[in-house]
Amino acid sequence: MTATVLDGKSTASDLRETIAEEVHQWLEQGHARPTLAAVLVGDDPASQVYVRNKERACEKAGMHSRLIRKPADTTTAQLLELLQELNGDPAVHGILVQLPLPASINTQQVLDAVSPLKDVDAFAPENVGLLVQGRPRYLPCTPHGVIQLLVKYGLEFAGKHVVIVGRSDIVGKPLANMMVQRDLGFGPQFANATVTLCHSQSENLAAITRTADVLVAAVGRPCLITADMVKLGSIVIDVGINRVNDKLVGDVDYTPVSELAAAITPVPGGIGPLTIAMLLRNTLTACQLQAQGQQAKQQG
Ligand SMILES: NC(=O)C1=CN([C@@H]2O[C@H](COP(=O)(O)OP(=O)(O)OC[C@H]3O[C@@H](n4cnc5c(N)ncnc54)[C@H](OP(=O)(O)O)[C@@H]3O)[C@@H](O)[C@H]2O)C=CC1
Ligand SMILES: Nc1nc(=O)c2c([nH]1)NC[C@@H]1CN(c3ccc(C(=O)N[C@@H](CCC(=O)O)C(=O)O)cc3)C=[N+]21
Ligand SMILES: [Mg+2]
Repeated sequence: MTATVLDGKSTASDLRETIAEEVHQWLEQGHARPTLAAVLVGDDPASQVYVRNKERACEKAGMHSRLIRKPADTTTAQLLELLQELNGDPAVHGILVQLPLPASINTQQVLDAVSPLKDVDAFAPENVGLLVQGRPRYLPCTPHGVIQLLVKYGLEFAGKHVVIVGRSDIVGKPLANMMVQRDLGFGPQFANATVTLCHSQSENLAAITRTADVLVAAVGRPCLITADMVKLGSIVIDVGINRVNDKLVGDVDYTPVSELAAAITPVPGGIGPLTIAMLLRNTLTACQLQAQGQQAKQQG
């Protein structure tokens, strides 16, 4: 079997076009231009690339993006002050604090300072809680991208065994929460999964992954998922982004696994571009939520 390659790049491009049209209509109605503020601390080269991609995508979709660069020796207190400013700035709708932050920074305290209304990563406890309860305000970008790609290719996963490797707050945990819901608005066939969430302490990882109908790798280790860990005919989603000899690779040993799987995402050109498209979606949503809030205040 040779897997269908799930084209994240073209799927993201289609989604971005739809979002750009919605932005256009939104502006025609006389509303503010949706604006994302991205805070980048330090000069990690990989982070720079992501942030630049996000900036370019925003402009192409008719949105503004403000990149706020801070030196690596910025203090937690200085970041808290910056976030207070961004929270209070009515021209800023979405705020993204690029992770990881330097080790000297209290990451939790900084993330907690982002207004939940502007929290386009959906990290805030209020937004996580709403998602877990099946009534999300923002869908987390990368998990949302994974589901959008499965929807695009008609790869239904209701009742299937989805195995996710990696339990981060940005990918694994929210994806598990989304896939197990009854319906998040994509239809019940793109929900209702039986989910297993694995991590570094999971025993018999290979035995578990071999039972996956849909296997998602979100670890950050090249070639962690080898062919012996994959069931014939399964769907393999590679979220990992690793730099090896100046090339981007995922967490999946791509060539041998693609001979077993029914469908597989490449790296690059898989989930990464979808993450950016869903960030644009959330920035538009943020702008709309804040316009509603303004209107309610004026009427109330
Ligand atoms: N494509 C995209 O848009 C995005 C890609 N990424 C990429 O995804 C990858 C994961 O990032 P992120 O989600 O932030 O994850 P983290 O780096 O925060 O966590 C990694 C997870 O993998 C688990 N893990 C580590 N080693 C093993 C192992 N040997 N077996 C099983 N599980 C293991 C860890 O377990 P434990 O919890 O026990 O430590 C942890 O849960 C990275 O490559 C990152 O660059 C991230 C975000 C977006
Ligand atoms: N607060 C926060 N939110 C994030 O969403 C976040 C973060 N911090 N920190 C880092 C990770 C990683 N991430 C990626 C986004 C896009 C690509 C992407 O566009 N990748 C392209 C190519 C990139 C390239 O060519 O360099 C691809 O895979 O094809 C990758 C990775 C978001 N992250
Ligand atoms: Mg820290």
